Amino acid sequence: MIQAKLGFIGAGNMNRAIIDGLLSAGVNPQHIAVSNRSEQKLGYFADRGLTTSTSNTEVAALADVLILGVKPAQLLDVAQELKATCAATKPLVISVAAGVLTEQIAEVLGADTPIVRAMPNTPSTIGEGAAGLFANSLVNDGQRELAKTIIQACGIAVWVEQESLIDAVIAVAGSAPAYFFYILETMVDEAEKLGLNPKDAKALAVQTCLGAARLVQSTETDLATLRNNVTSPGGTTQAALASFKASGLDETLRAGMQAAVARAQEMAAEAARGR
Ligand SMILES: NC(=O)C1=CN([C@@H]2O[C@H](COP(=O)(O)OP(=O)(O)OC[C@H]3O[C@@H](n4cnc5c(N)ncnc54)[C@H](O)[C@@H]3O)[C@@H](O)[C@H]2O)C=CC1
Ligand SMILES: O=C(O)[C@@H]1CCC=N1
Repeated sequence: MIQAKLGFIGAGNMNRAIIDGLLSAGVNPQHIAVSNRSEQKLGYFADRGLTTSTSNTEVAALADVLILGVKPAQLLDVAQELKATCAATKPLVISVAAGVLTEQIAEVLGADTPIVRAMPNTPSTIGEGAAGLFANSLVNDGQRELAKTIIQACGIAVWVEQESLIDAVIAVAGSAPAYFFYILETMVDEAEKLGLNPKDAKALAVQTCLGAARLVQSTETDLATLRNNVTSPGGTTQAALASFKASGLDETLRAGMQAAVARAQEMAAEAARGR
């Protein structure tokens, strides 16, 4: 189990999902401290026995591992605020921010700072997260292991060896829960229009999503074969899939993922300009 002291900067959706995941995995709440600019979001964590503070430096001073979970536009300013504390305590820094490069963070915190970029997603909150990790060259083997252990406590994690691939992880995992929620919203809405009551419509759509994902995980059978197993020639599924294809669903999904990558690249430029 993780013995390092973890300091979370920012008590928003993503850091909360990671902390929930860690607590469910049995990490000692006394090993976790969290700061937020406003007091309001800290009560949830104080109630669970975590150390909380509105002072980022107070939390950073306690941390062997510092998890930066503020919005990208705030990240480099927060790093500046933490610079002196980090120079003294030399934590492993993990940033979960989309679009802010390790080099940009190191420019603020110092070129000798070990930095991991993690790109997790909110299902981390129930231990079902999917994350990508990238380490700069200052991160040693023990720190790589520790970073992976922290993120894996909330789901699966894979290393990428080029930082640009974190943007691909954003497209397929970080942002992707929202795609599935969006698809489910539409499916539930249409099922209601077709006459099912809202409760049954949601239960059927969500269980189908879960069942399909679990089926994929439980077998070596490839995705196309699993799809074909549902698709009787001349049947209903074929009609639905033909309609999806005719309206360009493949291209729509690809374009959405490319838009996420393009936005991540813009955000790095914005973070640089914002300083
Ligand atoms: N929400 C998601 O699904 C994912 C988010 N991320 C990344 O996580 C980071 C946080 O995103 P969310 O949690 O969605 O945002 P959020 O807005 O829910 O959380 C950010 C938190 O930081 C606090 N904050 C702002 N300025 C601060 C400061 N100077 N000092 C201390 N706290 C401050 C805010 O009060 C807020 O509670 C972003 O960089 C985002 O790119 C990464 C993967 C997935
Ligand atoms: O939308 C965003 O920018 C963040 C990064 C991945 C998920 N949420």
